[in-house]
Amino acid sequence: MNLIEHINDIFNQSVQQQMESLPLVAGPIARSAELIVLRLLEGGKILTCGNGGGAGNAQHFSSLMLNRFERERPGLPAVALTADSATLTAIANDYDYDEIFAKQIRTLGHPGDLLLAITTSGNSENVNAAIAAAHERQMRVIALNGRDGGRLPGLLQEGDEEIRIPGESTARVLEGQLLVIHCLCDLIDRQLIGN
Ligand SMILES: O=C(CO)[C@@H](O)[C@H](O)[C@H](O)[C@H](O)COP(=O)(O)O
Ligand SMILES: [Zn+2]
Repeated sequence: MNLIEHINDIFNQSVQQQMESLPLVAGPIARSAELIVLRLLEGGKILTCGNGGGAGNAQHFSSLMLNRFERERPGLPAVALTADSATLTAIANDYDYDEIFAKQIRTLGHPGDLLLAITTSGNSENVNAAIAAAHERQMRVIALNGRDGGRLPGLLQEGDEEIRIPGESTARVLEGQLLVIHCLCDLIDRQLIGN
């Protein structure tokens, strides 16, 4: 196997996938960034969740909010629901793995907060249960989704946003989702602190 050739293929696939996604996601990203800023200015916070690489992306987003992105600004309120292993293991052990985010949302979520739900398949039951729990708490949802969307789009309500990176590879979708997260952070900062 020619490893350099294979690396070349992976880079090409990633760049091509991201460029193909652009016309599909630009509008939803812009609307999502506006929704986030509106909710933050009204005193809301952002809860994030996802599994595996999606959990990493959820924590990446919340850390860029709580700390900062590329420029100086005060921290912004965001909580990654993936980060507290004591809580996650207790909920999974006492109830069900599908409940790990939903139970936290029913406790921490308030009307005016937002859920950033991250999945590449749209079929992760714990993420879909999180969306239902957010709606119970009158929260709006931004779904960072992938592939053919899975079951997730059927759960969204008016006022929610879906940003969907198409494609067959979970890894490539995750890479596109990280780019979306950086776009959101850039647009949030531009609206809050200018160009
Ligand atoms: O990072 C990767 C694959 O690149 C994996 O850890 C991947 O995130 C996991 O298989 C997740 O459980 C997939 O969940 P989802 O994106 O379908 O909701
Ligand atoms: Zn991965």
